[in-house]
Amino acid sequence: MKAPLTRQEVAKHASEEDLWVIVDHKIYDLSDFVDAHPGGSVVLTQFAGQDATQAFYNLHRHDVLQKYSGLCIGNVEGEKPEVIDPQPGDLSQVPYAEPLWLTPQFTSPYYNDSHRRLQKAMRVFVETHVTPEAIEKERDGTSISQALIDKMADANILAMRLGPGAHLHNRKLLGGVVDGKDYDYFHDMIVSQELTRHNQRGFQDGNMAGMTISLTAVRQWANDQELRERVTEEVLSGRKKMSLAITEAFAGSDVAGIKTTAQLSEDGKEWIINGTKKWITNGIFSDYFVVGCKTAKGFSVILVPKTDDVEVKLIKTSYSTAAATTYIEFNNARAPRNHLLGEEDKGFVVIMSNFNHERFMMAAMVGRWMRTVLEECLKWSHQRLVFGKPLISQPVIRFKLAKMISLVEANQAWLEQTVYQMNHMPYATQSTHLSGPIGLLKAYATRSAHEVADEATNIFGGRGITQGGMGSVVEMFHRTYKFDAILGGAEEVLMDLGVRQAMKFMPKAML
Ligand code: HEM
Repeated sequence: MKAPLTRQEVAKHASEEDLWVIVDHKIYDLSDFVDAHPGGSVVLTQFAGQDATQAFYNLHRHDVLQKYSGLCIGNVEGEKPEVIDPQPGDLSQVPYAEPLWLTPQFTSPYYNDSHRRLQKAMRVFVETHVTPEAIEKERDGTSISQALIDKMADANILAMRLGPGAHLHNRKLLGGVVDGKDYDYFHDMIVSQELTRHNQRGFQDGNMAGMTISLTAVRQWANDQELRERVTEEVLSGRKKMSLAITEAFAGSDVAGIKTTAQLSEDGKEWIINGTKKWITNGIFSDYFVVGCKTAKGFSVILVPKTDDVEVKLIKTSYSTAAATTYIEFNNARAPRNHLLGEEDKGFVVIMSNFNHERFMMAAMVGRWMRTVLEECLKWSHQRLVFGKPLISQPVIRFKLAKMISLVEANQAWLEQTVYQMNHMPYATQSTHLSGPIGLLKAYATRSAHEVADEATNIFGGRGITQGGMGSVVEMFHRTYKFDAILGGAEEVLMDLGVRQAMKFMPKAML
């Protein structure tokens, strides 16, 4: 770094070979960067030796400056940078970019110090360890690294993602910021929301999403305690991976229509599984599959280990193959008899009870994604100049932002109200009283996402449909929000479920 230089000094470096610019009171030597600049050399030469702050922020995200901080050679004499340089763990100061409970001017009855400690620790962890890999994997489409899985296992992030329970007792959560016994559904919500902040939708699912919806079934429904504890230990330590294999080419939300069969072998010692499964998140690298099968008189759920009789193929969907979405063929695959989860022919309840937590996590994640998109729109509409004025000076843009803010805050408020109920209702009662509201909440979140994606893309214009650069978060959201509208139960199915659940509690003599 050079000692502070005057603007007159900077102005002397005004050629393509010797090119300095000022951005936010800092001086950048772009002489060696000109040819590598994605926007080309011409635009840079036009600003050589000058203050390019306004032009820069009209076209770039601030994090470009963080990424290229090595080009910065010093500050302008007597001036101080004005733009905030976010550091890992920082809360955003953009209005509505954080939920109210993380905004200093507001209070909330729901959160205590351990929630705040966990939020802070999760944010630092995600920004330091998860985001860099998420960006890389989303781009190259390969699966999550064992190194990151190990880090998450060590910090007990894998364990926390199953939600509260005995599996957390005696574990040090993120270096001890929360006692495992105190971990509740607000902690759970925080983990989900912070983990989604890398904004890489395919990787988000590639990051052990399969485990979060399948190990829960083993924990709750395994009849053999030794099996339950062994599989829990293998998976939460990161040594083994697993996924939930219910949907098929033949049946999606209509679980009852699946065609994969499970029959007991002649000696009665093993299940023999035949059939296919489609859209199985993380299937490609799974060691275990929680499989929905047709059995003699109904539907059963079985934990099937990966063997040579289980063939897996990657499916290309509209997000990155980093999600490891898989087509699976079970060709006389075998699982020991004690791998049955729940009761034979009564597997429907196993699947249904497992859905609540999955849908709750999805509503939390979509809510957080929408908030990030809103933050991007607020930043962009302040920095982008159109017709000589910032975009935000257009009433039509403020109208769009108002709609987005309302949707984001309504979702978070409903989510928190639901989480409070989850904390105060026994798990068994939750299926009766909360599966309907949670289904409606998830459907509302994704309908809101539809609106937010639409408005945000229009605000960003061409950048909203361009991968990478300024509009990358909005482009990714617009391209991928539908995953949440379909996975874990399609919107129509969940809306219907919500109303049918309410119908059960309609008093008879109400008219
Ligand atoms: C520190 C100085 C600069 C750095 C490190 C830098 C870096 C970048 C990067 C990484 C991109 C790719 C898109 C993105 O990630 O946003 C880009 C695009 C671009 N840059 Fe720069 N840039 C700098 C200064 C400037 C200046 C002063 C101008 C002058 C107008 C400029 C004009 C452009 C243009 C026109 C694009 C293409 C944007 C688009 O298609 O949306 N850049 N720049």
